[in-house]
Amino acid sequence: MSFVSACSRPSGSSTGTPAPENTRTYLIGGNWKSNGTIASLEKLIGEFNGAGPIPANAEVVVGVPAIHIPICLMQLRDDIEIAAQDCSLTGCGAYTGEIAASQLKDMGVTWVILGHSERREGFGMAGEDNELVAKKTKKALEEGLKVMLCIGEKKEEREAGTTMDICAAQLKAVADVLSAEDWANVSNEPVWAIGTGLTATPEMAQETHSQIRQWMSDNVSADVASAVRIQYGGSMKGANAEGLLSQADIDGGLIGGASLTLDFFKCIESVPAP
Ligand SMILES: O=C(CO)COP(=O)(O)O
Repeated sequence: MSFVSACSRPSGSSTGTPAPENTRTYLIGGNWKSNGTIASLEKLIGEFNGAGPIPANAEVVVGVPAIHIPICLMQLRDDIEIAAQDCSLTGCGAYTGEIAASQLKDMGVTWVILGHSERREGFGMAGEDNELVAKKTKKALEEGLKVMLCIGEKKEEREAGTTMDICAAQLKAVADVLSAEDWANVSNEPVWAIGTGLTATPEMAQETHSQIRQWMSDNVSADVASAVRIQYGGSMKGANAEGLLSQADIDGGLIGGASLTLDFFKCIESVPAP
């Protein structure tokens, strides 16, 4: 029995209608990063539990700090799934400080965010390269977790016109180790837009997303390309979510700072009606 199934979580006010099949259900992710205390977490959970319904054509997930996973599993409304923000390449064993994908799954966690640019950068330590991100993605999928795989270019790479080269290299490393049926979600997160307030315009984001979808078509399969959900991340918030989410190839968001407030629900409310 998983930790979550042993606990009774409060029901959200979801409409409860399953999304129609063969359409891309929007994926709205929050990334709380390494933020929060017990007090701020309990306040935020209370606010989220009292917020409005989640549209039937949206799936909502929050990536919470590992130490807060048990509280969220017990207390957060049950129509918001919980993601870890990383997992190890290993199984259980003598790996001090690591958290295995199998342990997350056992706990009742259903998602993991992998390849985030902050982990690729390393914040002063050795960062994660494309191959490590690819191996972690494979391991997490094998253990039954769903993966929000983050890719994206840095400012100088965009200025040099190499955005799609960077995204393609990040995608190729993963495509080299996955089967076509493993692909479900990609999160395009231009590094220059993360935490800077510099959001890609809807047109800029759409251009990259359509190139990513084309890459998937050329290198994985046309079916996967049309089904894969491509989230946008980078200073997304209530005020700009509608413009981004109305683009043809933007299937959701991965929201950092704004997911630490009720503004997250403004993003959820901006999901286009089916
Ligand atoms: O890193 C992000 C999502 O993973 C985005 O962060 P911000 O929304 O704070 O720019």
